[in-house]
Amino acid sequence: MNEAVIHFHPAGKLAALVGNPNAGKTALFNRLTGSRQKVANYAGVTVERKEGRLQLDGDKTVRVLDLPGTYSLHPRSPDERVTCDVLRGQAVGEKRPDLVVCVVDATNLRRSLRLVLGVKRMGLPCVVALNMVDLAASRGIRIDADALAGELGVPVAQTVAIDGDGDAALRDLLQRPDVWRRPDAAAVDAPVADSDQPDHETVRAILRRLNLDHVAPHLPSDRIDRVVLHPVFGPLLLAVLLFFMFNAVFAWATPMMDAIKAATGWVGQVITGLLPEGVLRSFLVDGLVAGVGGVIVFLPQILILFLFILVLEESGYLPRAAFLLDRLMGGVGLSGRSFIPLLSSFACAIPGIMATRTIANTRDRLVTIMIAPMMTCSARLPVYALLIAAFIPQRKVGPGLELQGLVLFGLYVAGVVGSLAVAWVLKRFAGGGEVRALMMELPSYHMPRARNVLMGLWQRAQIFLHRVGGVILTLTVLLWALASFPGPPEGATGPAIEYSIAGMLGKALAVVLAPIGFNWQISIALVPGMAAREVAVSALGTVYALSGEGDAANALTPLIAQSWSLATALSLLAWYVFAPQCLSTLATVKRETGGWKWPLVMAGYLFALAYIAAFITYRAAVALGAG
Ligand SMILES: Nc1nc2c(ncn2[C@@H]2O[C@H](COP(=O)(O)OP(=O)(O)OP(=O)(O)O)[C@@H](O)[C@H]2O)c(=O)[nH]1
Ligand SMILES: [Mg+2]
Repeated sequence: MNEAVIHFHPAGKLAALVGNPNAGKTALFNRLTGSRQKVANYAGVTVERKEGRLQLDGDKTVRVLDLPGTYSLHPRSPDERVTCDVLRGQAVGEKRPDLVVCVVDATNLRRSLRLVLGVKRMGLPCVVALNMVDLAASRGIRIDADALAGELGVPVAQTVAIDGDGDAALRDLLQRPDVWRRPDAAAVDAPVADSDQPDHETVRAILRRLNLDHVAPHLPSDRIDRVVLHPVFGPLLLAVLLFFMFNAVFAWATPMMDAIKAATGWVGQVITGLLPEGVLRSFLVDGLVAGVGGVIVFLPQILILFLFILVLEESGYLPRAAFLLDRLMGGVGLSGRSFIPLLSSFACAIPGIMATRTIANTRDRLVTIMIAPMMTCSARLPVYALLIAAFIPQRKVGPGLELQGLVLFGLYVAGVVGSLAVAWVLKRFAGGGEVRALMMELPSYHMPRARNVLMGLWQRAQIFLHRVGGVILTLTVLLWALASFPGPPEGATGPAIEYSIAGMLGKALAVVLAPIGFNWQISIALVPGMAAREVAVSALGTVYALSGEGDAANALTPLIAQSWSLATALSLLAWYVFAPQCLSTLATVKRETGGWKWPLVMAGYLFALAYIAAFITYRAAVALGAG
C-alpha cells in the first residue's frame, strides 16, 4: 500500500528482528517501539517489513524493523524472501541492518537455534532475544542464558514480549556499544565452528551441553487437540463454533443497535425542527443522517464478529481449523495453507490477499488471491444485515438459534462454496499440479489476553469509523448532490430525485438490472458501493430519504421491507455474495500479481457470477411466488 513512497535512509542505527514464525517478534517490536502491529498465535502473521523507533537512554534512537518469520535463510515463500533480502542488504529502499536481533522461542530451541547459526554466519552483529521464557518456565524448561550465550558466542537477553517490562533486558543489551560492533572475520564462526558438522548436529550438541536435549511435551495443548483435531468431533466443533459466531452477530447486537438508531433518529428530528426546509436541511437530514447514520448502526455487529475472530486468532485455534479443512480444500486443489488468508478475508480481502504471501506455491497463491474477495468481508455485513432485518422474520428456530443468524450463516457459506467451486475450475484450467501435504505448525494454545482483544476491537472500531468519516461520508455527500441536482422541471409530478443526474443514471442502469429484479433505487446504490460496499446502505438511505418515501432517516429497514419484493431482496443478497470487490481490493491484486491482467479477470468473472447468481435467485423466487 505505502511501498511506493521514496525511501531515504535516515541517519541512525538499524536493528532487524529475525526469527521463526510465531516466536513473538512482533510482540517484542510493539513493546520496543510502542507500535501496534498485529500479533496473533499462528505462523505467518507478519508478511511485510514494518519499521518503528526505539528510544534508548541519552536521546539515542534506533530504527527497528519487524520482519516476517522464516524457518531458514533459503526463502520458499514471498514473505520469507522479504526477511532474507533485508539480511543480505538486497531489500529495495533499505540498508543492511547494523544489528540482527534473533528472536528465539524458548520453548522450541532446537529449531530456533539453527536460524541463529545461519544469521551469525552472515557476519552481521547479532544478539539473541530468548523470548517466551515464561511459557518455557511453566513447562519446566530452564535455560541458562549465560551458558547459551557462551555456546553461541553472542549476547543473550531473556524476554517476555507480552509483559510490561518484559523487554528490559533486551533494551539494556541494545544500549551497549559493543554489541553493535561488527565481529571480525575470524570470530564470525567461533566458537561453534569447531567442525564441519551440519547445523542441526551443532544445535543438538549445544542442547546436550546445556542439558536441554529432552523434548518437553506440552500436555494441556495435546489434551485439547485430542478433541479439537478429532476426525469427527473436530469438524463438528468447528461448524458449531462458526454458527454460534454468526448467531451472536444478530443475537447480541440488538440493544446497542437500537440505541444508535434512536440517537441518529433523534439527531435527524432535532435538525428537522431547527432548520427551515431547504437545501441545507436536505443535505443534513437526507444526506448525512440518513446516509452515514444508516451505516454507523452496524458497528456493534462488526465488533461482535471481530471479537470472535480476535479470540480465535489469539488462542491458537486457527492453524487447527486449517488442518481440519485441509482435506476439504484438497478436494478443490488447494491446501490448508490457503485457509488463513481466506479467513483473514472475512475481515477484509486486502489483508487476506497480503497474507497469501505465506504460500510458497505460486499457482496456489494466485488461485487463493482470485477467490479471496468471495469471502464475505466485514463491509458486506451492513448490506446483509439490512436486508435480513427487513425480510427475514425474527424467529427462534431452536434453543438459542435465530432464523436471522441462520440466514447470515448461509450467506457466508454461499460465499465459501462459490469460492471453492471457482478454485476448482481455476485449478483445472490453470493446470492444477499436485497438492502437497500440509506442513503447518500448531502453536500451543494461549489464553487470549483481554487487553489484546480489547485493543484489537478498539482498532477495528477506529478503522470502521474512519471509513465512515472518510470514504463513506464523501461518497454519501457526492451521491446526495447527484441525487438532488438538477432540481425537477416546472410542473413535475414525481419526486425530485427522479429528475436528478443520479435518478437518470439509476434508470438507465435499471434497464440492465431489471432482469435480476433491481429497481432504479438499488441501481443507483450499487455504483458508489463499488468503492466501499457499506456505501450501498448509506446510498439507499439517501435515495429513499430524497424520494420522500416515508422516514428513511430513521427507518430504512421497514421502508425497504414495504417497497421491495422478497425476490428482489434475495436477488440483491445473491448479488452481494459475489459482488465485484471494491476498488482498493483490485488495486491490491494488481500490486500483488504485478499487473492489470488478474485484477481485470477477477472483476470480470465476479461481475458475471454476481449477475448469474442474482438472475437465478430472482427468477426462482418469482416462480415460487415471492415476486
Ligand atoms: N506467553 C508468551 N506469549 C508470547 C510471548 N511473546 C509473544 N507471545 C504470543 O505469541 C504469539 C505470537 O506472537 P507474534 O508477535 O505475532 O509472533 P511473530 O514472531 O511476530 O510471528 P509471525 O509474524 O507470524 O512471524 C502471540 O499470541 C503472542 O501474544 C511471550 O514472551 N510469552
Ligand atoms: Mg509478526
